[in-house]
Amino acid sequence: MSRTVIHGGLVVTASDEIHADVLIEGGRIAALAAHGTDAATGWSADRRIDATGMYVVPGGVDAHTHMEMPFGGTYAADTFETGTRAAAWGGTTTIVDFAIQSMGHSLREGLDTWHAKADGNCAVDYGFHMILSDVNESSLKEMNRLVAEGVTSFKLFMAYPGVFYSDDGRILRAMQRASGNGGLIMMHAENGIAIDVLVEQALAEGRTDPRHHGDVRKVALEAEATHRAIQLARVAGAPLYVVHVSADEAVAEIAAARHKGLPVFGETCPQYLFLSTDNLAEPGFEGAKYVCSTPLRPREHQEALWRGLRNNELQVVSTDHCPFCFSGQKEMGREDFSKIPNGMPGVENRMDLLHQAVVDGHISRRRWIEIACASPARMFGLYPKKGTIAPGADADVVVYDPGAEQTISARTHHMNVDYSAYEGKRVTGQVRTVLSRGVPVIEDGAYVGHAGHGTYLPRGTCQYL
Ligand SMILES: NC(=O)NCCC(=O)O
Ligand SMILES: [Zn+2]
Ligand SMILES: [Zn+2]
Repeated sequence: MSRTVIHGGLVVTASDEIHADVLIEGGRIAALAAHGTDAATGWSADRRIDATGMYVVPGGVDAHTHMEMPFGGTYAADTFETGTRAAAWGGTTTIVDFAIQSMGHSLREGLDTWHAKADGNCAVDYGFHMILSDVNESSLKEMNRLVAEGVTSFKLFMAYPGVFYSDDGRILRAMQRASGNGGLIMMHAENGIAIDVLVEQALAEGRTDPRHHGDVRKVALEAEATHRAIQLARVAGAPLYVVHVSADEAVAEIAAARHKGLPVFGETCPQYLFLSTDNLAEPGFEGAKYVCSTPLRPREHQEALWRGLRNNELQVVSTDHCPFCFSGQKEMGREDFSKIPNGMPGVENRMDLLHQAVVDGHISRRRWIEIACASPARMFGLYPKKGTIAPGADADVVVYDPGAEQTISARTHHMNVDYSAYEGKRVTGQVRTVLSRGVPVIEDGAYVGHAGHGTYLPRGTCQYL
């Protein structure tokens, strides 16, 4: 059994910061011991990694990605191969992507299709949520079978009428099913019916450029849908996880529900924390790069999101990584913002941006690891296998240089997309070494992993319930 020792670093988890060496045996964390103690100095190893001056942190868990997602007549540009490789470059060693049920098809067909896309192609480990597009008697029954086999979370959409949209009756039925089988409903909370009216009116008035994507997807329509989703979940007795929360009023809805003791959870994404409607309004057609839903908001919303993350009103930061190239894909909406494929790249940037949030004083070091690693792992039934550094956990470990300076750029990133949403942003901190189950994936500034190393993760149920 191969043995690796990471020595000299500061081990940071969601709960602790300890100056300790880490022993890895056969892909798992075997032990931690304080630097210089007999225990640590006595460890023999095949590989020694010097982490002096570095943080030793759990591999990131990105619980919201869309590799190869079909959207608006095209596909997200990262495959499972390119997207998981980019994830590894950014210190993320687990993704949970979304298998999609197509209208008129079973959940099983959707799941099989996504397994075929991912199987043998991933650089790091992966699991699946299931998108429910067609809630009916048979898909409701299938939910039980999926939970039993490790697909324990189901995304529903209050947005995108005619595509993924479910009405309140279907949402309620799915929630009732989840309340009985341990599943977690993930909600895209925007009032899509009302938004489509505003889209039609904007286009009729000649308001066709990207910034109008933000105008029509009103804060009130995110807050209203968030409120409605919470009430439906309450009636069903089901837990609820609201994805990609962007608006202060939506955070307030989640906070109020949690204050009442309801099992309601919230996720936000780096784009809402670092970008704003100013980006959507960039000259020419540049704003298309920032079209995603929920949309970017005026900068004033960011403080509510940071506060929500500090106060545990929001528990998780995921990327909603759904990249479309500017050239040929975002350009599909040059004459009509509603034809711009929705989504932004980010799987490679999340750990660094959140470390920058530590540097900027928004969150503590431990909260960084909590919202990026431990909490998503707990939320989606992967803890303590993933999301921490503790004996028995998978040895998904990142050696992180907290003092390194880097500039985010499409010229140097590894995502399969022709722009960066954070082009030119200077951040402090950089991944040095990444191990996935004890195997080096990133080492000395090079990718040393391979497609097919990443294995499928059947998941347990939400560990916050
Ligand atoms: N978020 C986004 O704009 N695209 C991906 C699909 C979704 O999460 O709604
Ligand atoms: Zn969504
Ligand atoms: Zn998404």
